[in-house]
Amino acid sequence: MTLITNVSLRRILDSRGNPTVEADVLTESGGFGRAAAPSGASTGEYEAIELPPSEAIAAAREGAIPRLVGAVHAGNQREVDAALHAADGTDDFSEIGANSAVAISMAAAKAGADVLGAPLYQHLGGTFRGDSFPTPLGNVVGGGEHAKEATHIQEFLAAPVGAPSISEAVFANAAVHARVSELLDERDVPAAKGDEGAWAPPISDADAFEVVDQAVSDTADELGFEIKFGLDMAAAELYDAEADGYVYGDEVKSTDEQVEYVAEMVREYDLVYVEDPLDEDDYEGFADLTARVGEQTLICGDDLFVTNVERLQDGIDADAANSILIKPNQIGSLSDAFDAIELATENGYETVISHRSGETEDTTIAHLAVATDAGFIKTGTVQGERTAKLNELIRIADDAV
Ligand SMILES: O=C(O)[C@@H](CO)OP(=O)(O)O
Ligand SMILES: [Mg+2]
Repeated sequence: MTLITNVSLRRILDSRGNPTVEADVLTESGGFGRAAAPSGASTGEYEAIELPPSEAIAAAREGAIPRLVGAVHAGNQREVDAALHAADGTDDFSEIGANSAVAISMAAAKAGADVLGAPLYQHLGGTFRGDSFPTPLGNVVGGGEHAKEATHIQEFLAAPVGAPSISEAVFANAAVHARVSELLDERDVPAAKGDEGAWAPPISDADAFEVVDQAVSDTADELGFEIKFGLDMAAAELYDAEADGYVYGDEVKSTDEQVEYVAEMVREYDLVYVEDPLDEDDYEGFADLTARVGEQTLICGDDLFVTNVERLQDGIDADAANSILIKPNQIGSLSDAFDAIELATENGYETVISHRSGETEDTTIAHLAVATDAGFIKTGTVQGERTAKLNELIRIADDAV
């Protein structure tokens, strides 16, 4: 029933206006799935390779599609992803492109779900999934690679940890986003928005901590449940080997100073989450920080682990972190992302399913988060390509998908 009978690929727009790969998968009994690859700006050095979309499409048409059509079942995700790996033949999808691979992988999952007549999260997670929802991490202030002339820290993320429901959590993040705007107005700070829809004010990181802290506590008071915040420091982008440290404008922090700074911010602002606080090669620095504050907060590896089980295993062995960011396009297939989630969960690591800064209306990650009981999902706060995922979570909770 789920035998794949056709795969088509095309270039579509992503949220930055760049081209990306969209895949359609059709099955023998009329099942249909469509998915698109997202794209990063602060990409990790060890991510699977995204090819220019036209090249990725041409390579997948030649190498992958003939191995799928008439040969592989969309309902068997391992079989689909094994065929993609066999067609590619490398460790990093550099032949067919991780963008073609992940689009096909996700579209096949949707086609499989369509044939079964089940929502995607149930197809991926099993019939008993769907009762536990991730806490959405909402980017409310940002800079780094996502907005020039704004904060050095890439993302300040609202975390409505006390929200009674996913819907209230999603609206809480939007309320924090709105409150940040008012507070910036009061300070006469003009703010454009960055790639993910977060405010991108030309203020210092210290001022951003104050504004977000205030916005979070005002909103929590108003809504009557606990809201905290966290960070994605994207520190690989701050790290400069020549300067031998982390560059914050005119200031350079040594690794020890960076660890001290982050530990201090965790204590001062009761941060619930810190992603990529150190360079993507610095397992030792990560371990040092985790030993100091890992009891109080999540130390999450994004560029450090790149959703890759080998890098995650190195991190587990080194006690480098206590959580992992999961981005299917970093590794190129849903099966590989599931393997990373499984290894993380077995080792007591929290999982955080994540969007990219360049996104489409695709909602696969919302289903992936519910399917795998992820503790968190990072998928922005406002802007259509972000609200697509947030609204899908609300629909899943409402049994309306
Ligand atoms: O660093 C990150 O976590 C992501 C998403 O917020 O950014 P990008 O997609 O640019 O890598
Ligand atoms: Mg990150």
